[in-house]
Amino acid sequence: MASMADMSSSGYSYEEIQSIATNILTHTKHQPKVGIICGSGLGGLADMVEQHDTINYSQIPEFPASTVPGHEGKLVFGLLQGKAVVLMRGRFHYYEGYPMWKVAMPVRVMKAMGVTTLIVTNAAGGINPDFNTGDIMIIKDHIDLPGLTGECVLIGKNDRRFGPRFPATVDTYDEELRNLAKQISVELGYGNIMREGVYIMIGGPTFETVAESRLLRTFGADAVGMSTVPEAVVAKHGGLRTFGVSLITDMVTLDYDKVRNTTHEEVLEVGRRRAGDLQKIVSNLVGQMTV
Ligand SMILES: O=P(O)(O)O[C@@H]1C[C@H](O)[C@@H](CO)O1
Ligand code: HPA
Repeated sequence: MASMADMSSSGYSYEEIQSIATNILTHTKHQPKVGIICGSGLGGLADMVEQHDTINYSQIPEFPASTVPGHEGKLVFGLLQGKAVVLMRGRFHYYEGYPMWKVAMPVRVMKAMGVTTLIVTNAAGGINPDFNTGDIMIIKDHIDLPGLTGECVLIGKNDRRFGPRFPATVDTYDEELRNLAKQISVELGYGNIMREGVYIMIGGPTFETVAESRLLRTFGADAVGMSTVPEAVVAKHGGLRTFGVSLITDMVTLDYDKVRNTTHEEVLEVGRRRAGDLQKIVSNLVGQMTV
């Protein structure tokens, strides 16, 4: 794999991605059409997968390692509501020290395995003052803050086989899937906690200062997190249909008189309490979507 050392490039070559995908598929009988990336504390969705085959990231040559609590580092293949899926129980983050392309590289591997729809989940801080901890936000759009400041995941040489040099990103999050998810949420009785909004990615690992949270609000963001955008951009680049959803695990501080510290433990704890609701929505979405 000649280009592995070339960290300034767009990452693994097309041939390398195909080879990683082929290797992974030797570990499973399933041919996934839907790929799901689980956010912090949200990996429990994998427990709903039937006839599963589980592969540790450490078993896959050239796959990064998960280093964050709440991200187990496993690929789970199987059937979710009768549909063939692959779940990443653990994602990679830029703040772990991985270059952006490596953070999103599993999306290219998923596409090479035959995935046509990507579902991304995450834990996020609520910025919109109308939100509450425990709400679930369908991602309507995103702000790629690292991308806007020069760290776009697609920086580097472009191989046309992955996608165009200048991809449009206006409709990154599929409208039909968003509408279906809203309908399902209401049917399941979650209409009162269901939101839709704009997710903004920061590099992390620091949680925001009050001044930063205020700035993000003026940008038009409803929720803030440290992931998802590179994966969604690579999916859009590669022509995948994408659905994104955030669990609001804490509310950012917009008021100097009400300063409180967010912690990763708190993020995981809210995940533990609300992950079941998110899992029901996502599994029903997978069950009802056309693939
Ligand atoms: O993987 P996600 O985006 O769900 O993880 C969030 C952002 C940070 O990694 C971590 C902060 O608690 O949770
Ligand atoms: N900020 C950034 N990322 C997060 C947050 C937050 O408040 N909560 C969960 N992930």
